[in-house]
Amino acid sequence: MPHQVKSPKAAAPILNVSDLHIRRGKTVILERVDWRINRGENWVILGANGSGKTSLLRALTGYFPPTRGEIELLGGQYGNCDWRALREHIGIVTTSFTSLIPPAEPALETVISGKFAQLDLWKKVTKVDCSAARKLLALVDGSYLETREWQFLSQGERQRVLIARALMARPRLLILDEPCAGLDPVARVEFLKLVDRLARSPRAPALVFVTHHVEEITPAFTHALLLRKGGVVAAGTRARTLNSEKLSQVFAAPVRLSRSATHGLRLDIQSQ
Ligand SMILES: Nc1ncnc2c1ncn2[C@@H]1O[C@H](COP(=O)(O)OP(=O)(O)OP(=O)(O)O)[C@@H](O)[C@H]1O
Repeated sequence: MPHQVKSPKAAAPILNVSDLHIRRGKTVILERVDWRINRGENWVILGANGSGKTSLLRALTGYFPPTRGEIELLGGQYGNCDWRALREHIGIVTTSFTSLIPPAEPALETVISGKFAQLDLWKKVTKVDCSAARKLLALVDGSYLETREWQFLSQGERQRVLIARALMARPRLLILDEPCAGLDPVARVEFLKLVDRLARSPRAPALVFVTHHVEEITPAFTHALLLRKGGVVAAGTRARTLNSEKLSQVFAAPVRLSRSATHGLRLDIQSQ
């Protein structure tokens, strides 16, 4: 059953990464990464190109074994339990899935397939599954897409369908990997409103939003992990991490962070 936690420990954090190092040959990819996601927290991972964001996600999902350190998900430790079963509790939305969806598949089927992604039980689709998928499409403002084929969906519609698809497996942790890439400015604002709403929903999984852009960090994101060259610049509440000084370290350039009630966060590069 993909949507039951297999080895839950009531008080365990959702994720606990400690002293994570990943090296390949002489290349240091991640170094001394400590990161803990507790229930009720939503995180942003922010870093420049090549800072290690994708490598960290691959390590969490078991595709990039650590050189040193520990990764614990829902109380189960990587290396000491069946990680394939445990990682079913992680949902990922990434544009790299885009090529895996059959072009003529209607959106409702794409959402339903999220439940069976790991198990290949496609024939056992029930009315309950269809009804759950319809609710999830509605949640992402996509009811009108139910019968529309994947090949015809816009980038924004695809991202919303992929979120509904990931939620179908009832993950405990949902990772959105640069979900605004390819969205026009208006579609981006609408999409971010949806993500913010999802993040505030009491039944939602913990969200991890990976981005290069502070403008995409909505108020529902309570914490941030800032990466630079495979190391952690800061990890903690947004109040402690999102400031001009730390972001200048992240981007290795003098930047100024400003906040406005109407437009949220904004980053300006200072002339040197
Ligand atoms: N298997 C590997 N062997 C050697 N180097 C690697 C390997 N995987 C990643 N790297 C290097 O690790 C660094 C971090 O890469 P990663 O893709 O994690 O960065 P990122 O923050 O996701 O970048 P972007 O924002 O551009 O997607 C890069 O310099 C990359 O070339």
